[in-house]
Amino acid sequence: MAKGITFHTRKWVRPEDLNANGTLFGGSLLRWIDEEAAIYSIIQLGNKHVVTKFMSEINFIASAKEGDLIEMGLTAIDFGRTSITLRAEVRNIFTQESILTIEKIVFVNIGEDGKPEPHGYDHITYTRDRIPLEITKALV
Ligand SMILES: CCCCCCCCCCCCCCCC(=O)SCCNC(=O)CCNC(=O)[C@H](O)C(C)(C)COP(=O)(O)OP(=O)(O)OC[C@H]1O[C@@H](n2cnc3c(N)ncnc32)[C@H](O)[C@@H]1OP(=O)(O)O
Repeated sequence: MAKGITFHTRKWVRPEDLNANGTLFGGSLLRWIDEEAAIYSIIQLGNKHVVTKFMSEINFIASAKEGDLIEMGLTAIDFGRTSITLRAEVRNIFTQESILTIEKIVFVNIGEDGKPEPHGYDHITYTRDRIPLEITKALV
């Protein structure tokens, strides 16, 4: 089920992403999700210093094959004191068939000292309003 999830990134399954069976290599998929989830957490917490702390079990539901177009979706399901917990789903763009789900991915907000730091947020933002102004100014 994709309830509450926003699907952001689309990927084209290329030959270099395949395993020996000719289907999408799970390691490639996990690398894409970790990167996508880190960017999502950075936007939610307004801090580029976030680290992956925990991933729950990964359910590879169906395989994808060369040439398939897939999309990755994430949503925040919990805001802790220093952490944020996400749910991830990957699906085929055209058939909407689920390829993978991860019920919990936890990122921790890190301070300058490298230790967990409270982030102060308790709900999802759908804009870029938490990114520090000096960073957004540098982008325009
Ligand atoms: C601004 C815009 C800029 C844009 C431009 C920049 C773009 C630039 C992109 C770069 C993107 C980089 C993305 C890197 C993504 C990686 O690849 S990170 C690399 C892999 N991860 C790591 O190396 C982390 C290694 N672990 C650690 O360093 C330590 O465990 C940590 C994370 C500092 C936490 O330490 P700790 O002693 O466990 O801390 P603790 O206070 O006990 O727990 C902290 C929180 O984690 C939770 N937690 C702890 N253990 C667990 C567990 N097993 N399960 C669930 N939750 C747990 C706790 O409940 C707590 O949450 P809260 O209750 O505070 O909400």
